[in-house]
Amino acid sequence: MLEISELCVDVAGKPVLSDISLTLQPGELHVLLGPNGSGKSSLLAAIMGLPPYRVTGGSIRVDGVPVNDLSLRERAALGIGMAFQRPPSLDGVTVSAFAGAMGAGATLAREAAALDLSAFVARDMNVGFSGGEIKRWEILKLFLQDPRLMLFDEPESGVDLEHVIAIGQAIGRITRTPDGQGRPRAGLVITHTGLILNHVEADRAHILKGGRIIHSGDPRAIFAHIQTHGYTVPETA
Ligand SMILES: Nc1ncnc2c1ncn2[C@@H]1O[C@H](COP(=O)(O)OP(=O)(O)OP(=O)(O)O)[C@@H](O)[C@H]1O
Repeated sequence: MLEISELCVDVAGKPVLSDISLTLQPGELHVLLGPNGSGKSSLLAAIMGLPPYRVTGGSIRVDGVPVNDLSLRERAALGIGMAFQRPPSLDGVTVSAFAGAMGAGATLAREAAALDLSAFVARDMNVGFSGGEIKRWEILKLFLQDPRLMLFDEPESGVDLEHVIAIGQAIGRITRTPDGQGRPRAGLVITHTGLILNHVEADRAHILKGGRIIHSGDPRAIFAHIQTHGYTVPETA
């Protein structure tokens, strides 16, 4: 579904990603781990096509379609969607009006309940929401878009432990459920705490360091390794 090959990305005139190659098969969920500033968010932004990230080499393909030259809008139309770390507030736009405009009323009712957000649907988007509520709503908003390729930027950061469970289960469920046209989805999740790995079956993890993928493998084994050895390549690799 997603094929990234030898990707290099610049921001503000300096390289932030070098020689990134990564493949997500349909139905798969991968996690990205790495120290602050290693390029995780930049990678998601480059896939989504957000400025000011500039691809200087390599390719990103979704279902074989090269997306390097596509606009943000064209990538969204292709089915790429992202749950942002710090989304804006939208005064005057209620959650239910937003869902209605997207023709996603049924998804809203189901997923709002799963994410404990049913009481929020009449409120303006993100206005006065707590940090954890914003993160949960951001995930719900992504689901309303019915994306095929879902990019999650630290979905559990600032979220209490009970709701991390709800978020993990929701991400797992939606990833394994076909989209509105019956096509399989896939997801890429940035996590620092690794908590989400307790509640979602991830297929593969990648350690990003200094803008490069230094190691890929089993998510639980890699996270256990990081907890004792930091962001290094396991000796057995
Ligand atoms: N818009 C920008 N302008 C200038 N530098 C940027 C910009 N975006 C990212 N960078 C730089 O690129 C590098 C990678 O940043 P990025 O946000 O991708 O890291 P990250 O791995 O997601 O970090 P964190 O774990 O702290 O969220 C950092 O050195 C950052 O300062």
